Amino acid sequence: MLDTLLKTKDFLALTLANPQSFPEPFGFDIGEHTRVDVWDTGVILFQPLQQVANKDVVLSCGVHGNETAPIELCNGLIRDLLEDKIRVGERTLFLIGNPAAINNGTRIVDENMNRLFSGEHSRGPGLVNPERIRARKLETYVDRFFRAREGAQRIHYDLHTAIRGSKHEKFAIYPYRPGRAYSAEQIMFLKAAGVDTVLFHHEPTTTFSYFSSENYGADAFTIELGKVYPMGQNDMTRFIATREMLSRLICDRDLELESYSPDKVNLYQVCRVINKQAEDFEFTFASDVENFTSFPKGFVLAREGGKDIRVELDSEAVVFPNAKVPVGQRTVIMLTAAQAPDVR
Ligand SMILES: O=C(O)CCC(=O)N[C@@H](CCC(=O)O)C(=O)O
Ligand SMILES: [Zn+2]
Repeated sequence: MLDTLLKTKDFLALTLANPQSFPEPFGFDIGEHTRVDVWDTGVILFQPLQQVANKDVVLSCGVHGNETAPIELCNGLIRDLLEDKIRVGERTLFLIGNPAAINNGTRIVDENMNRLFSGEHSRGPGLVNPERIRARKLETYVDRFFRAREGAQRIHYDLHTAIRGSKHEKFAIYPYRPGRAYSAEQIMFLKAAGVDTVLFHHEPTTTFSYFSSENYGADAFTIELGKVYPMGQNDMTRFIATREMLSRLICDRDLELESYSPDKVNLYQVCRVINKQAEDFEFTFASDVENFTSFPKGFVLAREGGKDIRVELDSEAVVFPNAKVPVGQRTVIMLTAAQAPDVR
């Protein structure tokens, strides 16, 4: 494995050739400046050997197997690090979430991995499928990474792409964090990375970003970088700003962020999440309606069990509408324009 990685510098290919696990961890140095440790399939840690700056950064991708742009983006950064084109200044952990689903070209194999964090993998039927087992492993890797030192700023960007087109192409979900102010610096970092829209979640979830936010005090986000396309069919020019800012971050280069002002970004508050209660759940609007499309009060959004589900506030926008989820899971997130949240 070590020889293959040193020769090809293609960590994604090595991961996809061994989707369940690697036989054993391995590591090596790049020159005298970087330690590389491969903990498992899809799990690679870069640490500066000399001056370590003050941020511990997790970049995850491929939690959903068909969301390929972030996978290509991360593999490109990993390749540049392995080829010594760029050097980490911060401890940086890359996670390729669901290699089996990536091989399959599908969002999930058995179960949506991004509903299985914060211990959800072991509830109900328990560790009965590879996604549950992998979610538990990913939690242990994040735990090992963040707990290795105290005092650093912890950051986790969980990179995704959305099933439909969006009125705001790139957007981030800020997990619910009661008692902790939202970070102006993070919002402006996202803006510089081309992610100009932020949704503030209103309740705990079992997503990967909420896990890191809640358990490690991380500045964690789910980040949607555009629309889903098959591997190799992404227009990577659309990710230049994102790639540049992630590279600056992990290399400890100057971020040159603008000062925060709410009018420089689009801010939305999650007002409710509509979960599926019955198999016959269906939306009334067309399947090509974009994320962030607004509907007026009273509009019938969906029907289920003979009942109408209506817009409740003056105007609500939809994000991630998906009727084809298991009963009990989220069909859509409803948004209102955010009321100046506590951003510091
Ligand atoms: O486009 C869609 O319908 C889903 C895109 C996606 O995978 N989004 C994440 C958001 C996670 C969060 O709410 O933080 C997901 O559904 O897991
Ligand atoms: Zn996703």
